[in-house]
Amino acid sequence: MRLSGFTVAIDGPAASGKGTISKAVARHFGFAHLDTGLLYRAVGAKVLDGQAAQAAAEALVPGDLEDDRLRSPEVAQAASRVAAVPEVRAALVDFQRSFATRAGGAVLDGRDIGTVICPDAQVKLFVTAHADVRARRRFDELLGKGIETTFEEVLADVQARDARDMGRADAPLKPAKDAVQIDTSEMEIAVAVEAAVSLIKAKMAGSA
Ligand SMILES: Nc1ncnc2c1ncn2[C@@H]1O[C@H](COP(=O)(O)OP(=O)(O)O)[C@@H](O)[C@H]1O
Ligand SMILES: Nc1ccn([C@@H]2O[C@H](COP(=O)(O)OP(=O)(O)O)[C@@H](O)[C@H]2O)c(=O)n1
Repeated sequence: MRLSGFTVAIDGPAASGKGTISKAVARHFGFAHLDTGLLYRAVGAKVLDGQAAQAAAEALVPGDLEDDRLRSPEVAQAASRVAAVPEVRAALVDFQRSFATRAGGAVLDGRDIGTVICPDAQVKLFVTAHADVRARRRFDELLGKGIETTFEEVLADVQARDARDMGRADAPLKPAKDAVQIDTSEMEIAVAVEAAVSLIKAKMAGSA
Protein backbone atom coordinates (compact mmCIF):
# COMPACT_ATOMS: atom_id res chain seq x y z
CA MET A 1 0.00 0.00 0.00
CA ARG A 2 1.49 3.36 -1.03
CA LEU A 3 0.92 5.80 1.82
CA SER A 4 3.73 8.23 1.16
CA GLY A 5 2.05 11.19 -0.49
CA PHE A 6 -1.43 9.67 -0.12
CA THR A 7 -3.66 12.73 0.13
CA VAL A 8 -7.32 13.01 1.08
CA ALA A 9 -9.00 16.33 0.17
CA ILE A 10 -12.23 17.18 2.00
CA ASP A 11 -14.07 20.34 1.01
CA GLY A 12 -17.47 21.78 1.76
CA PRO A 13 -19.42 24.76 3.11
CA ALA A 14 -19.40 26.03 6.70
CA ALA A 15 -20.25 23.47 9.42
CA SER A 16 -21.02 20.69 6.93
CA GLY A 17 -19.06 18.16 8.99
CA LYS A 18 -15.81 18.14 7.01
CA GLY A 19 -13.63 18.70 10.11
CA THR A 20 -15.37 15.90 12.01
CA ILE A 21 -14.91 13.48 9.10
CA SER A 22 -11.30 14.61 8.55
CA LYS A 23 -10.31 14.06 12.17
CA ALA A 24 -11.91 10.60 12.23
CA VAL A 25 -10.27 9.62 8.93
CA ALA A 26 -6.88 10.85 10.19
CA ARG A 27 -7.28 8.82 13.36
CA HIS A 28 -8.41 5.72 11.47
CA PHE A 29 -5.55 5.67 8.96
CA GLY A 30 -2.86 7.43 11.05
CA PHE A 31 -2.77 10.35 8.61
CA ALA A 32 -1.74 13.87 9.56
CA HIS A 33 -4.64 16.34 9.49
CA LEU A 34 -4.64 20.01 8.53
CA ASP A 35 -7.75 22.14 9.08
CA THR A 36 -6.92 24.77 6.45
CA GLY A 37 -9.76 27.00 7.67
CA LEU A 38 -7.60 27.74 10.69
CA LEU A 39 -5.02 29.41 8.42
CA TYR A 40 -7.63 31.85 7.12
CA ARG A 41 -9.10 32.30 10.59
CA ALA A 42 -5.63 33.16 11.97
CA VAL A 43 -5.15 35.77 9.24
CA GLY A 44 -8.68 37.10 9.88
CA ALA A 45 -7.92 37.44 13.61
CA LYS A 46 -4.77 39.42 12.85
CA VAL A 47 -6.72 41.75 10.55
CA LEU A 48 -9.25 42.32 13.36
CA ASP A 49 -6.20 43.27 15.47
CA GLY A 50 -5.27 45.90 12.89
CA GLN A 51 -2.72 44.12 10.70
CA ALA A 52 -2.72 44.15 6.89
CA ALA A 53 -4.08 40.89 5.43
CA GLN A 54 -1.29 40.02 3.00
CA ALA A 55 1.50 40.79 5.49
CA ALA A 56 -0.31 38.74 8.17
CA ALA A 57 -0.62 35.75 5.81
CA GLU A 58 3.03 35.96 4.79
CA ALA A 59 4.19 36.09 8.44
CA LEU A 60 1.91 33.30 9.74
CA VAL A 61 3.59 30.79 12.10
CA PRO A 62 2.15 27.49 13.47
CA GLY A 63 1.70 29.05 16.93
CA ASP A 64 -0.85 31.47 15.41
CA LEU A 65 -3.23 28.52 14.91
CA GLU A 66 -3.47 27.77 18.64
CA ASP A 67 -5.57 30.83 19.59
CA ASP A 68 -8.95 29.85 21.17
CA ARG A 69 -10.53 32.97 19.71
CA LEU A 70 -10.21 31.53 16.17
CA ARG A 71 -13.49 29.59 16.52
CA SER A 72 -15.63 32.70 17.14
CA PRO A 73 -18.21 33.89 14.57
CA GLU A 74 -16.45 37.30 14.28
CA VAL A 75 -13.21 35.63 13.28
CA ALA A 76 -15.08 33.31 10.87
CA GLN A 77 -16.46 36.37 9.04
CA ALA A 78 -13.05 38.05 8.98
CA ALA A 79 -11.57 34.79 7.64
CA SER A 80 -13.97 34.65 4.73
CA ARG A 81 -13.20 38.28 3.85
CA VAL A 82 -9.42 37.79 3.81
CA ALA A 83 -9.93 34.49 1.95
CA ALA A 84 -11.16 36.49 -1.06
CA VAL A 85 -7.80 38.30 -1.34
CA PRO A 86 -5.63 36.49 -3.94
CA GLU A 87 -2.35 37.53 -2.24
CA VAL A 88 -3.53 35.97 1.03
CA ARG A 89 -4.40 32.69 -0.68
CA ALA A 90 -1.09 32.68 -2.58
CA ALA A 91 0.89 33.13 0.67
CA LEU A 92 -0.70 29.98 2.14
CA VAL A 93 -0.30 27.59 -0.82
CA ASP A 94 3.23 26.23 -0.21
CA PHE A 95 2.57 25.33 3.43
CA GLN A 96 -0.60 23.42 2.51
CA ARG A 97 1.01 21.58 -0.43
CA SER A 98 4.03 20.50 1.57
CA PHE A 99 1.72 19.28 4.37
CA ALA A 100 -0.28 17.30 1.78
CA THR A 101 2.72 15.36 0.54
CA ARG A 102 4.16 14.35 3.91
CA ALA A 103 5.11 10.71 4.40
CA GLY A 104 2.43 8.59 6.04
CA GLY A 105 -0.49 10.30 4.33
CA ALA A 106 -2.42 13.50 4.97
CA VAL A 107 -5.99 14.74 5.07
CA LEU A 108 -6.70 18.42 4.48
CA ASP A 109 -10.09 20.03 4.84
CA GLY A 110 -11.19 23.40 3.48
CA ARG A 111 -12.83 24.95 0.44
CA ASP A 112 -10.32 24.56 -2.42
CA ILE A 113 -8.28 21.49 -1.48
CA GLY A 114 -9.60 19.23 -4.26
CA THR A 115 -9.77 22.01 -6.86
CA VAL A 116 -6.64 24.14 -6.30
CA ILE A 117 -4.32 22.99 -3.48
CA CYS A 118 -4.26 19.24 -4.23
CA PRO A 119 -5.84 18.66 -7.65
CA ASP A 120 -4.07 15.27 -7.76
CA ALA A 121 -5.35 14.06 -4.36
CA GLN A 122 -6.06 10.31 -4.40
CA VAL A 123 -9.42 10.86 -2.66
CA LYS A 124 -11.69 13.91 -2.88
CA LEU A 125 -14.84 14.38 -0.85
CA PHE A 126 -17.32 17.24 -0.97
CA VAL A 127 -19.36 17.34 2.23
CA THR A 128 -22.66 19.24 2.24
CA ALA A 129 -25.80 19.64 4.36
CA HIS A 130 -28.79 22.01 4.25
CA ALA A 131 -27.92 25.47 5.59
CA ASP A 132 -30.43 25.30 8.46
CA VAL A 133 -29.04 21.93 9.59
CA ARG A 134 -25.48 23.28 9.47
CA ALA A 135 -26.47 26.42 11.36
CA ARG A 136 -28.24 24.34 14.04
CA ARG A 137 -25.14 22.17 14.55
CA ARG A 138 -22.80 25.18 14.69
CA PHE A 139 -25.20 27.02 17.04
CA ASP A 140 -25.21 24.03 19.44
CA GLU A 141 -21.42 23.84 19.22
CA LEU A 142 -20.97 27.55 20.01
CA LEU A 143 -23.44 27.34 22.90
CA GLY A 144 -21.43 24.41 24.28
CA LYS A 145 -18.34 26.61 24.21
CA GLY A 146 -20.15 29.34 26.12
CA ILE A 147 -20.25 31.72 23.13
CA GLU A 148 -23.40 33.85 23.28
CA THR A 149 -25.31 33.97 20.01
CA THR A 150 -28.68 33.14 18.46
CA PHE A 151 -29.67 30.56 15.85
CA GLU A 152 -30.64 33.40 13.49
CA GLU A 153 -27.20 35.02 13.82
CA VAL A 154 -25.42 31.73 13.16
CA LEU A 155 -27.62 31.02 10.13
CA ALA A 156 -26.89 34.50 8.75
CA ASP A 157 -23.13 33.94 9.30
CA VAL A 158 -23.19 30.59 7.54
CA GLN A 159 -25.20 31.95 4.59
CA ALA A 160 -23.04 35.07 4.22
CA ARG A 161 -19.83 33.04 4.26
CA ASP A 162 -21.20 30.45 1.83
CA ALA A 163 -22.17 33.21 -0.62
CA ARG A 164 -18.79 34.94 -0.31
CA ASP A 165 -16.87 31.66 -0.56
CA MET A 166 -18.80 30.48 -3.64
CA GLY A 167 -18.81 33.89 -5.30
CA ARG A 168 -15.14 34.90 -5.12
CA ALA A 169 -13.05 34.88 -8.29
CA ASP A 170 -10.00 33.13 -6.81
CA ALA A 171 -10.44 29.48 -5.71
CA PRO A 172 -14.22 29.62 -5.14
CA LEU A 173 -15.92 26.93 -3.10
CA LYS A 174 -17.14 24.23 -5.52
CA PRO A 175 -16.83 20.47 -5.81
CA ALA A 176 -13.91 19.18 -7.86
CA LYS A 177 -15.15 17.31 -10.95
CA ASP A 178 -13.86 14.04 -9.49
CA ALA A 179 -15.12 14.61 -5.91
CA VAL A 180 -17.56 12.22 -4.25
CA GLN A 181 -20.37 14.18 -2.60
CA ILE A 182 -21.73 13.30 0.86
CA ASP A 183 -24.86 15.08 2.12
CA THR A 184 -24.84 14.75 5.92
CA SER A 185 -28.21 16.52 6.48
CA GLU A 186 -29.83 13.34 7.70
CA MET A 187 -26.72 11.28 8.34
CA GLU A 188 -25.26 10.44 11.73
CA ILE A 189 -21.57 11.21 12.22
CA ALA A 190 -20.64 7.51 12.40
CA VAL A 191 -22.35 6.82 9.05
CA ALA A 192 -20.65 9.77 7.35
CA VAL A 193 -17.26 8.69 8.69
CA GLU A 194 -17.85 5.10 7.56
CA ALA A 195 -18.70 6.30 4.03
CA ALA A 196 -15.43 8.25 3.90
CA VAL A 197 -13.37 5.39 5.35
CA SER A 198 -14.84 2.89 2.85
CA LEU A 199 -14.11 5.17 -0.08
CA ILE A 200 -10.51 5.70 1.06
CA LYS A 201 -9.98 1.96 1.57
CA ALA A 202 -11.26 1.29 -1.95
CA LYS A 203 -8.89 3.90 -3.41
CA MET A 204 -5.96 2.52 -1.41
CA ALA A 205 -6.66 -0.99 -2.66
CA GLY A 206 -6.81 0.36 -6.21
CA SER A 207 -3.50 2.20 -5.93
CA ALA A 208 -1.59 -0.49 -4.01
N1 LIG B 1 -23.37 14.10 10.52
C1 LIG B 1 -23.48 14.90 11.59
N2 LIG B 1 -24.56 14.84 12.39
C2 LIG B 1 -24.70 15.63 13.47
N3 LIG B 1 -23.79 16.55 13.84
C3 LIG B 1 -22.69 16.66 13.10
C4 LIG B 1 -22.47 15.86 11.94
N4 LIG B 1 -21.27 16.20 11.41
C5 LIG B 1 -20.77 17.17 12.20
N5 LIG B 1 -21.60 17.46 13.21
C6 LIG B 1 -21.43 18.50 14.23
O1 LIG B 1 -21.63 19.74 13.56
C7 LIG B 1 -20.68 20.71 14.00
C8 LIG B 1 -19.88 21.21 12.79
O2 LIG B 1 -19.10 20.11 12.33
P1 LIG B 1 -17.61 20.35 11.80
O3 LIG B 1 -17.05 19.00 11.49
O4 LIG B 1 -16.85 21.24 12.71
O5 LIG B 1 -17.91 21.13 10.43
P2 LIG B 1 -16.94 21.89 9.44
O6 LIG B 1 -15.55 21.40 9.69
O7 LIG B 1 -17.46 21.54 8.08
O8 LIG B 1 -17.10 23.33 9.77
C9 LIG B 1 -19.85 20.02 15.08
O9 LIG B 1 -20.38 20.36 16.34
C10 LIG B 1 -20.02 18.54 14.80
O10 LIG B 1 -19.93 17.76 15.97
N1 LIG C 1 -9.27 26.10 2.15
C1 LIG C 1 -9.99 27.10 2.69
C2 LIG C 1 -10.42 27.04 4.03
C3 LIG C 1 -11.14 28.09 4.55
N2 LIG C 1 -11.38 29.18 3.77
C4 LIG C 1 -12.06 30.37 4.32
O1 LIG C 1 -11.99 30.40 5.72
C5 LIG C 1 -13.28 30.53 6.32
C6 LIG C 1 -13.30 29.71 7.60
O2 LIG C 1 -13.14 28.35 7.24
P1 LIG C 1 -13.45 27.16 8.24
O3 LIG C 1 -13.25 25.90 7.47
O4 LIG C 1 -12.66 27.34 9.47
O5 LIG C 1 -14.98 27.38 8.56
P2 LIG C 1 -16.08 26.32 9.02
O6 LIG C 1 -16.47 25.51 7.82
O7 LIG C 1 -15.42 25.46 10.08
O8 LIG C 1 -17.19 27.16 9.56
C7 LIG C 1 -14.24 30.07 5.23
O9 LIG C 1 -15.53 30.67 5.33
C8 LIG C 1 -13.52 30.45 3.95
O10 LIG C 1 -13.78 31.78 3.60
C9 LIG C 1 -10.98 29.21 2.46
O11 LIG C 1 -11.25 30.17 1.74
N3 LIG C 1 -10.27 28.17 1.95
